[in-house]
Amino acid sequence: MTAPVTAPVTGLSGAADAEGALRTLRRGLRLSPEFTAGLPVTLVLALLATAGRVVVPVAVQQTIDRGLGGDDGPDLAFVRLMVLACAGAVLLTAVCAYAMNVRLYRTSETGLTSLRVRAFRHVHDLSMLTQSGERRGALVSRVTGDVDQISQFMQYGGLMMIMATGQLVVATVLMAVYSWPLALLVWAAFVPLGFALRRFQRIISAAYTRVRERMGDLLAAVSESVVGAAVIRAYGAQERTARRVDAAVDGHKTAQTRAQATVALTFPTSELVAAVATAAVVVAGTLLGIGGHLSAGKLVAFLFLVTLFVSPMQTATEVLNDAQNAIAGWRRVLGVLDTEPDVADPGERGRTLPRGPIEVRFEDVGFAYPGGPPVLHDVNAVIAPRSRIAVVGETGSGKTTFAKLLTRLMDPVSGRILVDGVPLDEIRFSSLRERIVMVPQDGFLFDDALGANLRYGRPEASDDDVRRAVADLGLAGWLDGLPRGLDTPVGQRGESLSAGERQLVALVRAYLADPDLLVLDEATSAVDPATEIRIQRALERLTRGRTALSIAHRLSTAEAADEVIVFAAGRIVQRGPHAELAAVPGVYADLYASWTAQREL
Ligand SMILES: Nc1ncnc2c1ncn2[C@@H]1O[C@H](COP(=O)(O)OP(=O)(O)OP(=O)(O)O)[C@@H](O)[C@H]1O
Repeated sequence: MTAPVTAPVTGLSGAADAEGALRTLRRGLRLSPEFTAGLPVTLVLALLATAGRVVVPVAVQQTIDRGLGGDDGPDLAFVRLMVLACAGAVLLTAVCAYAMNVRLYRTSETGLTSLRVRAFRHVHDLSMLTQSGERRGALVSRVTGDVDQISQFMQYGGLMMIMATGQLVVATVLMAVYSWPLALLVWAAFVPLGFALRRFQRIISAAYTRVRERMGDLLAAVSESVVGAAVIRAYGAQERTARRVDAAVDGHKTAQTRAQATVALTFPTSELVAAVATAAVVVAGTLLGIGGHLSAGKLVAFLFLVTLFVSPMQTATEVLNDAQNAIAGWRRVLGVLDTEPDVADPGERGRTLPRGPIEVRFEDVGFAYPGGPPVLHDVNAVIAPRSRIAVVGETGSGKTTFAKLLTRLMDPVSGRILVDGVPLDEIRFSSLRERIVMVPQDGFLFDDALGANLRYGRPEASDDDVRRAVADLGLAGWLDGLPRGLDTPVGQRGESLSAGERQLVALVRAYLADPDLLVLDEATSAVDPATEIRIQRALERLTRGRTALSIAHRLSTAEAADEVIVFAAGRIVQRGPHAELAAVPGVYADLYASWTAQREL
């Protein structure tokens, strides 16, 4: 078994972390041009919707000053005109706001979908090495959670930002046109609020970071307690586990309450400032009016404008938070996309291998996991077509690493590997994956019917093809014994099947995929004798006529192989048929002796 990774061996690109918010936004938008497609029209609609809002204060001012208080007495025709203008403006605002919303949703959903797809594909392209370095959960959260944060901003925050900025600018300009001393007064009242809100926003952002951290703890505690339920029960640790989950729930609640309390503080503060500004405008405006510098209509319109000025300030905190989260999310998604796949598919430029038995050649191959010491040294080996090879060695001697290099899950640090004389990294992935199949120790089963799991490597295979494959491997008796045959549900990760049955599924899968080179990582889990015989028979038939390399944990596999390759401390130290190797003193004879002793226990 491969040693567990205790420290991240490699991280995803951190370059994106250092870059500024604007640069991230620019790069993000360049990468997903769908977000900005048709943006000018959306902006025009936003502008129209905003402009519609200021028509009402202007119309009110005109109605009071010209329609009612004009020099020639009330002018009802003018008042009617103003009322119509107001109605038209309200209608225009509604229609434009609707059209703008729809457009924004459409473009942002298209952009997000393609971003999600791109990030997901890229995660798949990253080698197993990068994936194990970065926690897999974190990768999933980049494709889901982080993209969702971008989505929230693009659909709500972005819109509010456009509208709020427009509203702020138009209200400011109009206020200055009506009375610049009053406009200065309003700004004087709001400048400190702007600073206060910025400060609040920083506190809120920090508080929500804490909420997210506590949420991570909570998810980890809950999922561990569910996944590890059997172990928890077996050791009677329910109480301890419940306490840990309770503490995590409590921690999340406290963080969330604190964050909400800070958010709650922003609204009354801006309400207060708005009230102070309004009062100041009323007093100063009345004085200006008495002095003949301001008409009643302008004063009333001014009060409307103060309201228009306040609401963008209030939403600013929220929007800034969204924007910050979105940029952080974008940065993390870009971090994934920036990570070069270290095992690259040569694609179109690559070569396709013709079908037929495969010859493998390792030439001076060396390998080290990133940041770690060399684990394979000067590995030279030729594996003849159709030969069945057992790879044996102490735990940690490099067997799995050797197999992963052969299947190109990673590339060697030095030397090269040739398949039928072609360097492995020049072969197209499609051809490589068709011809070389690795059967892992515990092949992953998807929560689906048995049939669907069996045909995983060849989805177009019919039920008859699958049954024939099962029969070819001598497993018809097993399939017939299952109550629902191919329709048997296997449960999550195949938990409705026994460990031995899961191995059988992996073998049928590989047989259906029909590769020319099989790399088998033999399971170590013990199975009952009847299943053991089934597995042995299936393996014998599966490997017949193909080049097959098995990481052998069972003595019988080594005995049955044409040749045994023995690894010790990352080197091939012995090679030959079992009988020959067992007869001379050495690593293999020692392994064989301990196997035999174990069998006799
Ligand atoms: N992902 C990894 N990151 C860092 N080091 C690793 C990683 N996987 C394996 N190693 C190290 O590489 C060496 C060879 O490991 P490998 O898994 O190839 O051994 P093995 O012979 O297959 O062992 P086992 O029989 O236990 O599966 C070990 O020292 C191991 O600790």
